[in-house]
Amino acid sequence: MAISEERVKWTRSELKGGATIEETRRALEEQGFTAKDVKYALKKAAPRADYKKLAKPEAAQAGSKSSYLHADYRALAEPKLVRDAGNSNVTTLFEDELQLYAIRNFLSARQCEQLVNAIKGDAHPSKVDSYDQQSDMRSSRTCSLRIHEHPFVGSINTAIANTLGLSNTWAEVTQGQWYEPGQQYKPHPDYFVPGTAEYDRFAKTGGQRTWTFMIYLNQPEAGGGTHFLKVDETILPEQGMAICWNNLLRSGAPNPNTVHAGLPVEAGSKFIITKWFRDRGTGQPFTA
Ligand SMILES: O=C(O)CCC(=O)C(=O)O
Ligand SMILES: [Fe+2]
Repeated sequence: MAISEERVKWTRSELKGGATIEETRRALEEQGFTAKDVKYALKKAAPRADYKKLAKPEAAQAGSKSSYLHADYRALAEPKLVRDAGNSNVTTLFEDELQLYAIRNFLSARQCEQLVNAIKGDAHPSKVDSYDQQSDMRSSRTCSLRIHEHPFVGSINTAIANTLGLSNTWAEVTQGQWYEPGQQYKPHPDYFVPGTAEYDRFAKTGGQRTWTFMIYLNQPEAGGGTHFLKVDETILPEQGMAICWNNLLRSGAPNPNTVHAGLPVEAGSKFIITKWFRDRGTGQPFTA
């Protein structure tokens, strides 16, 4: 499937806004486009001379110098959502021991249903095979909601970025999760634990996880709350409600008070999407 014209327009506006070819290439790749689609979008969006000049390896390297910088952790603790929390539809659940916020009706019922269908793989039944049946820790099924397969996810990603105030080019591909009765995600932190193989594998290259932005797409009949162990708070799923938290402290160190669990679903199904932001990325880290 060819990359959409909308994405070519986006690519053009990124380049016009001063992003380098290399930064834009990485941003598109992070969003899940194939190398072929990325090349097509860049070729269409960049004036021919620029593309030829800038696509040269040495120019690409010069361009990427500004990329993959570590975040300013203090600024990361005060993104737009936090700064505006007092006069917006954001509910502050905790701010001292952990920064945890909720936003009711972040997505409409229609958007939630569209996402549930995408997760179920109705649109792409063959993709069901790529769902992992997870380990003992996480028994739900997960999938990546790539925008070239599900273009409507693009506007949801934009809404997340604009609400939180962090750029999608500093985030992972949106993940969908589907739990059935008995399934759960046992207590865990979302950050990569320093000293573990996982930390070496993910955090050292793509960066540590910063904010988690999670949206409940439905309300299971029973169970399935999200439990924050340290503050002993369980958030009950509500269709369209987003919750988000900062996994790091102002120092940039992981905040152990963010450890949480997806409690077992007791009846019905539970669907969520999650977007994890990182402390490294391309382009501007903040949207506002
Ligand atoms: O299902 C939940 O409520 C929590 C999910 C979660 O913690 C995760 O995906 O990291
Ligand atoms: Fe989690």
